[in-house]
Amino acid sequence: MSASKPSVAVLGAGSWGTALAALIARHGYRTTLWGRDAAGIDAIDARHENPRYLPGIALPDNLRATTDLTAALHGADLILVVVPSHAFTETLHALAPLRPAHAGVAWATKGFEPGSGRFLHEVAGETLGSDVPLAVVTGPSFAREVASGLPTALTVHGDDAGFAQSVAEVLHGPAFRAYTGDDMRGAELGGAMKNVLAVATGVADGMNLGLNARAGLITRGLNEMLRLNIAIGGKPETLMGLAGLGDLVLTCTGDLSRNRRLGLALGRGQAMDEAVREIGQVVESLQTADEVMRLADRHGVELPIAGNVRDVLHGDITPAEGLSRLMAREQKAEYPSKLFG
Ligand SMILES: NC(=O)C1=CN([C@@H]2O[C@H](COP(=O)(O)OP(=O)(O)OC[C@H]3O[C@@H](n4cnc5c(N)ncnc54)[C@H](OP(=O)(O)O)[C@@H]3O)[C@@H](O)[C@H]2O)C=CC1
Ligand SMILES: O=C(CO)COP(=O)(O)O
Repeated sequence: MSASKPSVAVLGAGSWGTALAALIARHGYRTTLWGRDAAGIDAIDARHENPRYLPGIALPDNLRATTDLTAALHGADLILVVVPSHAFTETLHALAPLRPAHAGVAWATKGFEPGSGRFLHEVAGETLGSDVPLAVVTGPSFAREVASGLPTALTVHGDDAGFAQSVAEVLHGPAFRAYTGDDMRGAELGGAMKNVLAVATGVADGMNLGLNARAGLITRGLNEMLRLNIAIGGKPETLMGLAGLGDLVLTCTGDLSRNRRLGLALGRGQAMDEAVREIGQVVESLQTADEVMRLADRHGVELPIAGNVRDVLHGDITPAEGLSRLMAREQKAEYPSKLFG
């Protein structure tokens, strides 16, 4: 990145892209937000509001927004991709030929490439080439709270420590703590899996199973995350931090979570189509549950909670059947094998 204050292009003008772009613009960086919906982009650029995704929140006057990807990327020192996982690969392909040669690429998308199950850092590395600095931005962070200036902590993981640090510096500010790490695999796994597990606690709460059930699901869900993480070669501490436990607790307990809200609706007996329509925003678990289970199967790791969520989301079992299946599992040691070193 250049020695002066870097210019930032944020790609994806939904709730999280808008919130991160607003945060960065408030920190005094030249920030351009790119989105595909002309009316929404006009409202952000001219009226300083994103009426569809963050209604009622005033965005900074210095935040620019455009539907022109070439213009958004022109002169960018840092590119931050914040589209849903199903749009990640096409967005990477679109930005690749337009990326200024020195610009590193970070993303705040949570999930895997749907269909192939590739980690997003694998998609980015294969699309952009191995010499482009990459980083993933993840952790417990509801867009509406960040856009409103409420205190938040998250983490930036990358193989290139200098690039991860420079991304963290752009995000870090009076109401925002950005930490760094070097474990993209673990960080991406945590962000993806917590969305699936949030559906489980949502279902339990929708069925009025009580607070004990919620705490049990969060803790055994963390155990599932830790076990799969070890199998894929992530670092255990990554998932005990913001990218794992932190985001798991937030999403499993906070009603701002779209994944938790889907679970709540299903647990109350609402139909899937209607619940998804009412939420009206991306619900990443709908793609991610399949990919998490395929990854677990490839590594021979059993994930009872995530597996039942996948089956509920497919309509193969009811929430009540999922509960029965979990409760009927055999008694065993809490930690049958050693998890940490
Ligand atoms: N919201 C949050 O609190 C957080 C979200 N995340 C992650 O951020 C990612 C983005 O989610 P979020 O912003 O919340 O989603 P939203 O549902 O709020 O917005 C989705 C955005 O993506 C755009 N989009 C969809 N498909 C494409 C495409 N093919 N090309 C370009 N743009 C597209 C939509 O455009 P259009 O309106 O035109 O359809 C919309 O602007 C997800 O992976 C999510 O898990 C991570 C942390 C926090
Ligand atoms: O990732 C998030 C918070 O960290 C947002 O969660 P939802 O996608 O479930 O709303």
